[in-house]
Amino acid sequence: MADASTEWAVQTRELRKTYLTRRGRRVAVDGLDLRVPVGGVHGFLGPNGSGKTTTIRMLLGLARADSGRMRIFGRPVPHELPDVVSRVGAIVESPKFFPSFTGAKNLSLLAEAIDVGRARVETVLGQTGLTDRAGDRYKTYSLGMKQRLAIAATLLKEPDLLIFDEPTNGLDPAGIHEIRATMRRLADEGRTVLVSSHILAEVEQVADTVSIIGRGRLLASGTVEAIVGQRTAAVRVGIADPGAARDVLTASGLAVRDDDGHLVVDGEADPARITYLLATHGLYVHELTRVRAGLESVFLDLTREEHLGAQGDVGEEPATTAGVAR
Ligand SMILES: Nc1ncnc2c1ncn2[C@@H]1O[C@H](COP(=O)(O)OP(=O)(O)OP(=O)(O)O)[C@@H](O)[C@H]1O
Repeated sequence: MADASTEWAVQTRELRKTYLTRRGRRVAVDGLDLRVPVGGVHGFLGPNGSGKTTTIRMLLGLARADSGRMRIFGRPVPHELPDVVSRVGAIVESPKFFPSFTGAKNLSLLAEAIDVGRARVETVLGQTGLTDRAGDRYKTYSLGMKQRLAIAATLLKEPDLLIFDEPTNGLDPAGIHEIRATMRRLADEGRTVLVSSHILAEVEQVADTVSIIGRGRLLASGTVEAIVGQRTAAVRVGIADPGAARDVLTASGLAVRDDDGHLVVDGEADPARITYLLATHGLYVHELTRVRAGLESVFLDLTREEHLGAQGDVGEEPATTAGVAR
């Protein structure tokens, strides 16, 4: 049970990790403050290389932080990891199963190895929707079923916190849907699911809360609505001469972009001001709509720098500064 003072399943403070590379030190996690509430699905989102896997590996004691603090259910880790590890189930890399054994047999072997009663095998197969295929050999499973078997394995010891690193990687839409449904079910049972992804759409629908990171730093955190709500809406303008309209609006200091023959004015654009500005230049709009930013556009916006930087490896420091960890 979580004690009353533990409102966070996972908490990191000023977490930092650098890797030593041939080109210097690469900053993978750069002062990350992460807070994952107890209960529900928490999406841990960021572009490729933003530090998600490194963070998860540090939480699980698989990599050592340079500095900073981490807690799982209020207990400092890695120091007290042995005390909380039984409450945590994680898939960080593809688990190894025996290809010629059935799903049920693979799970039974694991249950035995971690001293869990055989009865749990039936339960976890049911929880992941694999009961019907439990008697089939692992090698005949689809990718989605293999991933669900991996989730089933993590459930054997009834963890309160599940950590899944990019669980939908390589899955087709049906497989992604199955994993999402499985995560939802686990959260509805009162567990906490921390799921990382670089593809927002894959977790947006299932996540109760999200943290968006870029270059190892927290960029935004909270409910999807709160994050989207903080960003101002845009105004979409339909007009016969978009080129002339763009010049007028840009000259007035507004941020304008093209969107499929329309113009979109980003930021705190007042529709009345747009109409007025254009009309005074003899330009008349035939359509004016307020558009709310979606999480997708907020995500892209927040992480834009990182996408640009990805080509230039901006996370590198000269080889003389921070300490190195393995
Ligand atoms: N063992 C390592 N040695 C050197 N650099 C590493 C190592 N592991 C990760 N990195 C670098 O650290 C940064 C963060 O990588 P990490 O794998 O944590 O990101 P990620 O957000 O999980 O990305 P992805 O979505 O691609 O899995 C990247 O620049 C990566 O190249």
